[in-house]
Amino acid sequence: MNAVDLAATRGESAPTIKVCGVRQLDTLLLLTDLEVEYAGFVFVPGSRRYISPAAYHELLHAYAREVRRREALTLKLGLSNPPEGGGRAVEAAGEGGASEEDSAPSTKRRLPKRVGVFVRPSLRAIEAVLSRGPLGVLQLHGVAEAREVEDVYFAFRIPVVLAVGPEDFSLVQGVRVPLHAVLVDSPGGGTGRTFPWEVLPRWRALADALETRLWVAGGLTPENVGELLRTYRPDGVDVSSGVERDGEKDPERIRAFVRAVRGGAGE
Ligand SMILES: O=C(O)c1ccccc1N[C@@H]1O[C@H](COP(=O)(O)O)[C@@H](O)[C@H]1O
Repeated sequence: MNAVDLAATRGESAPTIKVCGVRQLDTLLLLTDLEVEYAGFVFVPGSRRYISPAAYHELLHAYAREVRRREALTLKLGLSNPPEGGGRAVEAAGEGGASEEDSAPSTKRRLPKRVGVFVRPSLRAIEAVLSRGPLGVLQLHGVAEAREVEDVYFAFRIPVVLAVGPEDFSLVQGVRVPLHAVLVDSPGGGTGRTFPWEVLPRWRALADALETRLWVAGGLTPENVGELLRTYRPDGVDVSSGVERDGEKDPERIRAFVRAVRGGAGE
């Protein structure tokens, strides 16, 4: 991994944010507008946040259409500040094979990097998603052996986030390919439950030894993420349940989470 890129997101700067379980256009537009770095899409059949490859494809197209509509409106009205919601330009996500629909006429805001979330996927399952829309990062849950990570890495050459339980040290120690991040999460994934954060200094040491980022998930909320950041300083935070209301992504909770991470300077 490029040392400069890594330093930019390890300790020395504000932690990155990933909002996971995106299924609606409005959520994706809001994340773009808030300049959230990562948007997660759960390709896990059976999850209530599941998005099919076809629905993912349609969502990306709907996003591109909406960005173009807002750009056109902006030009027509001669606005210097176009309406909120992603219209102020999006540039290609870059990695994982950017598609035409990533691009917008001007390029100030950036579509969050798209993270595909999988539980022990076959290569074919990942390929099925990639054939419908690009992903910038592959997030793997439920991995039992390091070799599974290596197979995915060499098959697609897309950065991998390895999601692990709080005690899965030996699994991560065995991985021989570069990781975009190690994501420490409560067992199960998407549970809305925290784990004992006291284990995080050990994970920090391991992430540093592997020259990768340390991300934390599991029951994060706008209310508790500040304490996590002050005490353990991970490089990234990942949230799903904590920004939902009645099972759907809630714009106000997403805004509150971003504010809590960026100390009020994020909007
Ligand atoms: O969200 C899911 O349904 C899911 C299913 C299977 C594996 C991972 C899943 N989500 C991941 O869980 C964390 C966040 O969870 P939460 O904030 O505790 O709800 C995040 O990494 C999601 O990608």
